[in-house]
Parts: sequence; structure tokens; C-alpha cells
Amino acid sequence: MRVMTSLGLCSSVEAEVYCPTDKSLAMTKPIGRDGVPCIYDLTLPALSKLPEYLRLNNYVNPEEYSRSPMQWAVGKSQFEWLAENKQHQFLFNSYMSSRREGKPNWFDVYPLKRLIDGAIPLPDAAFLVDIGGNEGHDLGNLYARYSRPPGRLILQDLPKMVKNVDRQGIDAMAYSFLDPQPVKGARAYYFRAIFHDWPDRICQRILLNTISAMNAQYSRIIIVDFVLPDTNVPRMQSAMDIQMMSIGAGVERSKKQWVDLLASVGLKINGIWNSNPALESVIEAVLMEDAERL
Ligand SMILES: C[S@@+](CC[C@H](N)C(=O)[O-])C[C@H]1O[C@@H](n2cnc3c(N)ncnc32)[C@H](O)[C@@H]1O
Repeated sequence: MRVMTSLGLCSSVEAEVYCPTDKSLAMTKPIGRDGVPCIYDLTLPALSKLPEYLRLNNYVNPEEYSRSPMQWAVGKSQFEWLAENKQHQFLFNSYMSSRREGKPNWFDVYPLKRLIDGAIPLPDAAFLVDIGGNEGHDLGNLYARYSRPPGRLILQDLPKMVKNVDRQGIDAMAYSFLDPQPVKGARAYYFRAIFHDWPDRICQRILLNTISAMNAQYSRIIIVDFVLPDTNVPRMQSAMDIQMMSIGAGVERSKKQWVDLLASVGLKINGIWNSNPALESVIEAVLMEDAERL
């Protein structure tokens, strides 16, 4: 209890009397109850061996997914491990859908009007495709706010993830973003907390697969992820950076890293929106040739 108190997980009001704090209450909700054991079991085996991995690899930043610290320590990376651990996959999905509770929605930070204006107003036109959208919590929030979007809301994730999804207003589709995007000419292709899982080489592949489906004059890519400051990165974001590096050779990126990554596949950033430097930003990107015409 002394350790718990020193971590702020409870308060110590007098000898051997403890009271809950905001943190202890959070531990009873899905974000703590499901998130903490899942992320602990998922990341600890690789993190505990990180010093040895780095020493063996001459302290070179891992840039190959197939050679991530987790791959080396455990024999698989995060999504393969989750797919094989049903209970942890369940906890992970619960954590994904709960971890942003109380924080602004991406469409409160980014002016959605930029996508709605000019969208083809046909019911079967694809308005927004949420790629790697897990069980559809983000699209569910969008639909709760805009129950008449100008076109379809499409959820894409791996087959196991979407097979039981049945959400009003959302079309679920099994798809791997390592393959060419089958939904052509959508108004927006949306990626939240996707690119930080992967090294640049795989991000380029995902982006090129998306570009293959884009209408150059019409489609946009929306990315929701951290945009790190160049100096004094806050503790949570820097911890996430090491975590992503360990479990899949991923990376949390600075603005320059985003600009360089997107430019490497012919994309240009139209704008970056953020409500709070400690939270994810929203990046809007378009194909370079047509950026000025959008
Ligand atoms: C970190 S979660 C992000 C989920 C959601 N976008 C969010 O922000 O809450 C990453 C998601 O990518 C999905 N994913 C992993 N590999 C994938 C692939 N090859 N194709 C499509 N989705 C994939 C996972 O199943 C998971 O739902």
C-alpha cells in the first residue's frame, strides 16, 4: 500500500487507512482494468530485455518490423501475439475503445466541414474509411454525432476483428492495409494510431496502398497520431515512443518525420490540428500534384 500511495493510486489519510483517488477509480474502469494488464503483458517481455537487445544491435534504432525487440525476445510482434492470445485481444479492444474517454473527439479538433463540403452526396459514395479501426469505436462516435453523413462510413480491420461487428450506420469490411485499398475514391481515408505501430518502410507501403485508391482531386488522408515537439517531449509520449519501438519497430513522429514520411510517397500536408500538445494531432494530407487545387 505504501508503493500504491507513492504512485498516487490511493491516498493515505492516517495509519493503515487508505482512500481512493482519481487514479484508483480509473483502474476500475476499462481503461485501467483492461488496459493495464493487457499492455503490461504485451510489452514487458520485450521491454525487460531491451538493454540486451540494444547492446547486441550496437544501439542502432530498429527499423525492420521483422527484427523488432519483441520479435527477438518473444518470437512475434504485437498483432501476431494478440491474435494468439484471445483474452488479451479482448482486453486490448476494450482498452482501444476506452482510452480516449473524456478527451475531445478527432472531429472536435479537426473541422469536419473540410470533408463534408464538396463530398459527393450519394448514399453509396464512400465518405470515410476507418482503416485499422478495431471494432469501430471511432466511427461509432462519429455516427452518434453525424447520423446523416454524406456517404458511407466504412470500417476496415483484420478479419477476426470485424467479423462480429454490427454497428448502426457502419459497414464493416475485412481488409489488410498491407494490400491495395479496395474502396476506391473515398472522400477520406482515416488512420488513427496506426502509423506509430510501424517503421517507415511499412508505413510507405500502407500509404501507397491507399494512394492506389485515391481520387487525386477529391480524396484526402486523415491521420490521427502524436506529432512530437522537437525538444522536451513529454513523458507519456516519449514512453509510447519506446513502447512502439519495442513491440514493432514503430515510432512516434515529430512534424519533420511526418513531413518526410508523407513526402516520400508523394503526399503533402495541408494542415495539422491539435487541441492540446499532450494529445494526438489530426493531420490532413493530399496527393502532392493536386494539393493546391483541393
Ligand atoms: C493501435 S490499434 C488502433 C485502433 C484504432 N484505430 C484506434 O485508434 O483506437 C491498431 C489496429 O490496427 C489493426 N491492424 C493491425 N494490422 C493490420 C492490418 N494488416 N490491416 C488492417 N488492420 C490492422 C489492429 O487489429 C488494431 O485494431
